[in-house]
Amino acid sequence: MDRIRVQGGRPLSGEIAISGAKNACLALMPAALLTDQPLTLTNAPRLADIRTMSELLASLGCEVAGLQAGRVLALSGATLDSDTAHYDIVRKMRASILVLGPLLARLGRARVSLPGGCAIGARPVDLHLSGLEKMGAQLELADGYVTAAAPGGLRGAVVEFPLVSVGATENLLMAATLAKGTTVLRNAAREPEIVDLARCLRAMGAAIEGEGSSEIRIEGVEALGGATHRVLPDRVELGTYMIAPVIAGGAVTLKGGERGLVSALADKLEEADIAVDEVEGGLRVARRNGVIRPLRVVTEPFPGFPTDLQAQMMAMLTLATGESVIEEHIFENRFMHVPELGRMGARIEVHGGTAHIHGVEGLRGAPVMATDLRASVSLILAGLAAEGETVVSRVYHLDRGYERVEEKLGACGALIERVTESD
Ligand SMILES: CC(=O)N[C@H]1[C@@H](OP(=O)(O)OP(=O)(O)OC[C@H]2O[C@@H](n3ccc(=O)[nH]c3=O)[C@H](O)[C@@H]2O)O[C@H](CO)[C@@H](O)[C@@H]1O
Ligand SMILES: C=C(OP(=O)(O)O)C(=O)O
Repeated sequence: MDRIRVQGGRPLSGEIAISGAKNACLALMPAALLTDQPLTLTNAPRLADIRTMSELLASLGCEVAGLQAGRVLALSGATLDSDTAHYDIVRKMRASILVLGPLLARLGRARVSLPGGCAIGARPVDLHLSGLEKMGAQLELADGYVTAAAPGGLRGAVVEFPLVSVGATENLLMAATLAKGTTVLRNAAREPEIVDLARCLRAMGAAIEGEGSSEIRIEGVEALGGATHRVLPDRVELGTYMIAPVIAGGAVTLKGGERGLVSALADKLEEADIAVDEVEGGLRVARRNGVIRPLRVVTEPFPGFPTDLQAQMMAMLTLATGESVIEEHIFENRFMHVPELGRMGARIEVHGGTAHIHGVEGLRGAPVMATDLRASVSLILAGLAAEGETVVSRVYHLDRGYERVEEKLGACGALIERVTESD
């Protein structure tokens, strides 16, 4: 099993190119199920999760080709011949549930394994299911699968989400494009990935208004066509690499980075006395006066501070000049990095969903274990600042969401390598 080894204490300097967004691409790919015409996605990231979604679409009969080494995904739902998303694939990745709405809209039926919870929380899919029911689907849960039928097609409906869900908004947005009549999604997620999906669907012929606001209106159409769409930059990868030079010292330019994708993070970094400058083609980040000021951070749906950057922010705040507080409001169990950071000398107390981080002078390298995707990268970031060697094991979590992390950081002067060992 691969590990990542980091020798800390080297400031970073240089440029990091930001890849296409994993979470956008995972929602865009199932859109191919809505049409028998080809959907081409450019700027796709080369990640384990994207391969899993490709495998899932192929298992449904879609043609999936990764041209230019996977950067361009050529998808075709013309050969769609199955309505069943099997547990063997769905269990690998929760985003698999995003095939439910498109399958139901196109075929009038779908059978999709229920994704389980995961390390960060229970993560139910009740809002996806109740929304589809409102659109006329009949649902049955048995043997770990949801079986859905809408023999006469889905109907437009007003769906008011009791809480903001990115995945439920995406599933219903896709389903509504082919429903009869108008669907209104209220308290919809406003994440940039939703906007990207709506733009792609519109290019395919869908009639959508309001994406990026909390009310999205969709007029169903008879059929969608093909399109070519460029996946937007990954704001979580961008945010992660913005934090890297703050922790390690130095200055890094994030090529393709846009402030609007990470404004909550950029505002917090500035409050911590970090410079975030818009430069040609990207963003440049560096400490302003050598210190990191403590912060209070609360995770919230977009445009609030993203939960997917909470672990990385915590790694940074372990080195702040006082006590910081982080409140995790999205997932009930997203502090698994805390004991691992503690092994590196961080002083953090957790009470329920709130972490108190007492800044320390420095961190020490240690063997640590990745427990989920963003926790993994927070340990790598901490390793960049730590004295001595940090070895992060279980990096398969990291490979779900970060492309060539060791090359990207290595090119900026980090001493980081992937160690492949047979267990
Ligand atoms: C592939 C992808 O895009 N993943 C992102 C997506 O996950 P995902 O789409 O799974 O996250 P949601 O926005 O749906 O989840 C937000 C909260 O709503 C709860 N909930 C969700 C659906 C539901 O039916 N019932 C329910 O109670 C969840 O348990 C969670 O507490 O948004 C999260 C929140 O920004 C990010 O951390 C993930 O990286
Ligand atoms: C939680 C994440 O992904 P997923 O929703 O696929 O588990 C993430 O990208 O940080």
